[in-house]
Amino acid sequence: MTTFFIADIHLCAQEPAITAGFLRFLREDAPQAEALYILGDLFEAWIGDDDPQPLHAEIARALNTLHQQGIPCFFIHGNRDFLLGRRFARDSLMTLLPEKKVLELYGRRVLILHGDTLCTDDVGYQKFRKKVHNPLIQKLFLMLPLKWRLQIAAKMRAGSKASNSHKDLTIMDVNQHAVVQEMQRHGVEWMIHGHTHRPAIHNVELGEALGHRAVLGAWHEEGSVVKVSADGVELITFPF
Ligand SMILES: O=C(CCCCNC(=O)Nc1ccc(S(=O)(=O)N2CCN(c3cc(Cl)cc(C(F)(F)F)c3)CC2)cc1)NO
Ligand SMILES: [Mn+2]
Repeated sequence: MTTFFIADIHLCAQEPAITAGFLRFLREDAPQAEALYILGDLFEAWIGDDDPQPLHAEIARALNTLHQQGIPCFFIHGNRDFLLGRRFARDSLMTLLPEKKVLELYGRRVLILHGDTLCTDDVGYQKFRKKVHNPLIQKLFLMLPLKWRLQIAAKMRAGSKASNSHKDLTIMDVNQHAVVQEMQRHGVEWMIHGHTHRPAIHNVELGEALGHRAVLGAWHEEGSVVKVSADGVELITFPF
């Protein structure tokens, strides 16, 4: 039996090839898993479950079908789709998880999270994150007319593209101390996350023990999945 992990698919109407690749993955690959965990940034943007984009209904239907085939699907929010809510969860039959969770998989303790909270050197982003994760701010934002939310989102997406371009690339990677701290705090030997778009499996010095950190790749030109089974942990990339 095998558990699949994916992240950073960044689905949006402007990238139909990624949508097609993801739907094929759900149809042909995901049914082999005993469970599918989506570790954030499934969507490039999310301004509320009431956004009537056909893409959302299409993806919800495909995830719903996977669940009906007996493959439960779990979701952790990313820095893009952090507003994905109960209505989409109900339509897609996905179970929403907290921002980090320890799983016991085949005798292995694994900490799963999106990964943006590990980028502690990116002080500007952590400030932005704190603001938009404030429940009151979220409530107020979601009360705005959809039209206004679309305009704010368009501005912020343009802004976040610009602000990331000049940032020293090392800022956009995880802070090693934050990684070690989280793994020790939760007593895990494995960590799986996305967000940095730097797929790899790293060794992590945890004092006397050796841990491992698996980073998922973004779905730009190809798919990326971590497969965990009793035999071990594999990071696989595949053409859509
Ligand atoms: O991305 C990376 C690299 C790191 C990049 C970090 N930057 C990043 O994440 N930017 C970003 C994320 C989401 C969107 S958005 O369009 O989906 N959308 C915008 C408006 N949102 C909002 C919500 C609330 Cl509660 C309150 C407000 C308020 F108050 F500002 F109006 C706005 C909801 C979400 C746009 C940009 N790695 O993966
Ligand atoms: Mn991300």
